[in-house]
Amino acid sequence: MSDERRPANPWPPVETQRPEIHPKAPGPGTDLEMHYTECFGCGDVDNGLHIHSTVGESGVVHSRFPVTRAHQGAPGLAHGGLLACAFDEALGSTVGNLLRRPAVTGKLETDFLRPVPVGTTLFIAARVDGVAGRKIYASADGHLNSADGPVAVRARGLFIQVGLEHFTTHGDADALAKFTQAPRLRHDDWDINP
Ligand SMILES: CCCCCCCCCCCC(=O)SCCNC(=O)CCNC(=O)[C@H](O)C(C)(C)COP(=O)(O)OP(=O)(O)OC[C@H]1O[C@@H](n2cnc3c(N)ncnc32)[C@H](O)[C@@H]1OP(=O)(O)O
Repeated sequence: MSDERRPANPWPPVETQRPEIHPKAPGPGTDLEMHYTECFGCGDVDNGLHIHSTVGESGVVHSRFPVTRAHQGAPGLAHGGLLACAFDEALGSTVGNLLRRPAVTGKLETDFLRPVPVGTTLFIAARVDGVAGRKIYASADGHLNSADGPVAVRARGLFIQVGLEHFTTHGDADALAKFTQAPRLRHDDWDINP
């Protein structure tokens, strides 16, 4: 089904406020560091997605996902689940970096519009669309091989702001400590009161 024929559900699905870019958010032109070296999306992980992101203008974050043979589902084509993963990373990074509010994915929906072959790079443009309390709505388009290439995948995500205790309670406290010791991720640079 072509993109035009897909049902258009309202987005965001609830009334929202315009997102406020955090005063300490990285500015346009900033190449974002991996947020965590062990992250499957952006970290230094064998056969990970190795996504690199740069802050663009007007609240858009541009991410690049180089699709390799390690990312196949059907022969020669990217696995849909890994494409969804790439969007989770791109959207989560956009929310985290621009709003500096710790948040986790509550819901992620993807439209797969064209196949994404091995050897291509998916150029993902992501933005925060609105905020309703702890709920943060974000969306992204994934273009084949260039920022203005044909759109192959679209995604919409709901991120829920959490306190840092979410990660110490459910995750690895030592890993969180490493994460927040990076100078760029200091606690006082975050809006941590959900
Ligand atoms: C620089 C650094 C960069 C950092 C860059 C980071 C990039 C990382 C990218 C990867 C991110 C991930 O994969 S995160 C990992 C995957 N996600 C998770 O593990 C999350 C697992 N789920 C949970 O822990 C929980 O369900 C929570 C925290 C999401 C929500 O639980 P809660 O805190 O009890 O809150 P709860 O009341 O349930 O929900 C709050 C509000 O959200 C709504 N809500 C919650 N879930 C949904 C849902 N699926 N669909 C619709 N609505 C939902 C509720 O109705 C409610 O609305 P209302 O009643 O207020 O109206």
